[in-house]
Amino acid sequence: MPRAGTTGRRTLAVGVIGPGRVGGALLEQLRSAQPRLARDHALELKLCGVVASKRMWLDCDDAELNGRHAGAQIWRPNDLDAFAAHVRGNDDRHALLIDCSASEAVAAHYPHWLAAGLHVVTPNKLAGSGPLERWQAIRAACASGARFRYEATVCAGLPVVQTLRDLLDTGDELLGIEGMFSGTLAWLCNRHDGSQPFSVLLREAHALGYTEPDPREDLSGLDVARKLVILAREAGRPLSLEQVAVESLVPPALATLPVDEFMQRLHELDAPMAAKLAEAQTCGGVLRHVASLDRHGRASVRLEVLPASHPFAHTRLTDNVVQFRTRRYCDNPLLVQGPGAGPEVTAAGVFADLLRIAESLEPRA
Ligand SMILES: NC(=O)C1=CN([C@@H]2O[C@H](COP(=O)(O)OP(=O)(O)OC[C@H]3O[C@@H](n4cnc5c(N)ncnc54)[C@H](O)[C@@H]3O)[C@@H](O)[C@H]2O)C=CC1
Ligand SMILES: N[C@@H](CC=O)C(=O)O
Repeated sequence: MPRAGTTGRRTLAVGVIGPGRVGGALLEQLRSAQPRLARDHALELKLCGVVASKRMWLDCDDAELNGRHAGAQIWRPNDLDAFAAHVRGNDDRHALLIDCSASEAVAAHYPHWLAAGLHVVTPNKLAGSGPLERWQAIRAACASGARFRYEATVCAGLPVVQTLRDLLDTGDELLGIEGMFSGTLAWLCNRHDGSQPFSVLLREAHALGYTEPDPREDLSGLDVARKLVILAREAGRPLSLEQVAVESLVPPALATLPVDEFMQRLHELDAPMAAKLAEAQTCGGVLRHVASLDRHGRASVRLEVLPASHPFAHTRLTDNVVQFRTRRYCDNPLLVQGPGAGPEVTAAGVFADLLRIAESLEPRA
């Protein structure tokens, strides 16, 4: 970010959609950074509203109440169009929406928000990995000058999308990507040693905010498949979710239950996961959730038994690993590694996207 004094003062109106685990952590990070950004970087972040699945709060509602604590606020029913219009404002101000939901209904709004000049930042993977026509409509809508950034959709706060972008923009050629893209599965594989049932660990991963709102999206491989699609499209390959070969860890009997019921029947995962662990231990290996995308666009996601000497065997906690093999990095791939899930690191990835957009804005009150 430029220091104050090197550029004029910029104001960015911000609306946060989805004040859940990631959105809640982001709101805290934004609030605590506001004074520093204003003082050191001449950037006024103006939080104009928050919308959850059923209700929303707008800063115009009651100045006196809004001046007090977060608890003393007026809420009205969720209305995404009204919310976006409020954040956009009537004047020519810079405005940005942050979608921290996992909602398809929210992602469906991106094309017209962007076309209307609203910047959009999100960790929600549904736009990047959803229907290709919508993805293309989103890219086309950025002709308005609005920016769309989604770094945290792949490996949370790790710089994965930007690294790929930089490789390609500097003329490198992507030959393949391999790695571990699920923080939840990484953490579960690291912790599942037979001393506790798998279901107990999965509950803990959920409580820590590592899993998707519905943990079956992690266990089924769908969440990682979405990340592969996002990276493939970033590299200009028109991959769709149906083209990713995915091995699911969700037993068919649990696949279509409502989430609450699934959470009550987690113990049914214990026996199959114990069997997989035993298989790995028998051959002195470890279980790791591995994904790959080759140069022809073939993509796969599966749980593998890897030898204890394999580099992926030495990761810790929620560590993700992304290996980019490119024309320049062909003998020894370029590696991005580190924590790949959790509200705080994800929120920081989203916040960094906001700052990248803010630093490109021309001064406007
Ligand atoms: N937890 C993590 O480590 C990571 C999460 N993400 C993504 O971040 C997003 C949020 O994840 P969590 O915070 O864990 O989920 P969460 O379930 O805790 O929060 C989701 C929020 O979205 C809100 N919401 C749902 N539908 C909405 C709608 N139609 N309009 C407005 N708000 C709506 C809910 O009320 C809730 O506040 C997901 O898309 C997830 O894939 C991405 C990277 C890492
Ligand atoms: N549930 C996801 C969160 C980040 O995308 C994961 O575990 O990787």
